[in-house]
Amino acid sequence: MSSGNSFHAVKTEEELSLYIPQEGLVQLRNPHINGMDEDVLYHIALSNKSNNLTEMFQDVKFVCFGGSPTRMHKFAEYLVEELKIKIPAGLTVTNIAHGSDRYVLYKVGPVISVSHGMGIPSLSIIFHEILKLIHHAGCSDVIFFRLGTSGGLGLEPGSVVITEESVDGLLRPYMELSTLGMILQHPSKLDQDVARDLVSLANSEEDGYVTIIGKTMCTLDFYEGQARLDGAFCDYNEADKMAYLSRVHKRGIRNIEMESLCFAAYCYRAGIRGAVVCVTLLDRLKGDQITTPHDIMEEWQSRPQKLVAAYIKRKLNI
Ligand SMILES: O=P(O)(O)O[C@@H]1C[C@H](O)[C@@H](CO)O1
Ligand SMILES: O=c1cc[nH]c(=O)[nH]1
Repeated sequence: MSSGNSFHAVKTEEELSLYIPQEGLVQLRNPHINGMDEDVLYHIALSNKSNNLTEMFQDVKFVCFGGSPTRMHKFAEYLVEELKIKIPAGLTVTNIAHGSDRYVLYKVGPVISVSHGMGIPSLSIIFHEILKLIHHAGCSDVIFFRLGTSGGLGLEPGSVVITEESVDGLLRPYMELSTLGMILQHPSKLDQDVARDLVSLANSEEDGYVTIIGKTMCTLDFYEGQARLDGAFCDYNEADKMAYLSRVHKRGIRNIEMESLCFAAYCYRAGIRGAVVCVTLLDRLKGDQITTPHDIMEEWQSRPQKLVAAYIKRKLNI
């Protein structure tokens, strides 16, 4: 790390050159973990001493994250059908993280479906614990996905955006994290091959909606951070909002959400191949409020799930 002044540090070229995709076993870039007697994964109520993580998770090849616990439960149930996994009649998938009420975590064959809550701080915590979980379990060659919702820019609501690159509200392609009194910048690059493979599985004519690759803006807030006029506070007018969103759109940003920057930065830092697939719930160039009926919204939210399930099936030759 090189520190230009006492509050700001950027990664050196040498440090960045370590960020190559990992082949084989999932490694942690933290020398302290392997020296610990026990590692408690507090927010998912698991530990490498109290649970046989190898027996429980070693076959995991895909981890799918999404904001809402209900969505990730439904995705797990959908995977049971799609991957033709046998579970005893009358039973449903079990929340393995039931000892904590922070997140839900399901395992369906080689897939983990886990909720991440809203925003970067919540995503960051579960990302750390999932990465440690699959490391302790001895997993290899794992791919991560975020299946989410977003506000679109210039797209028909219900369109699906696969993130090419994630940028912050200032359009910078890295996540800033305050560490030891300094601001560290973590580049937010995503795996372009996974994005291309995903988009090749979509067929706009058959699907009835478009699936595109585009840049995603990730903000720290849903209201002012995303230039909405309908929050409890607002110090700008409609013209200011439209000038900002038009500028963002001209820079290739196709959707706005609240987790992709951290997800991309941590995947890159961990050497894990990752993709972000989000449906758009509205066109932010036309409005702020989300008024679509619940049943339509449910169907829209299943679109990233269908695409990622198709990718997983292709990889598993199902
Ligand atoms: O994956 P989800 O749908 O939870 O992500 C977006 C970004 C925020 O967390 C949330 C705001 O409504 O939706
Ligand atoms: O406008 C939107 C919709 C979903 N999620 C967001 O972060 N923004």
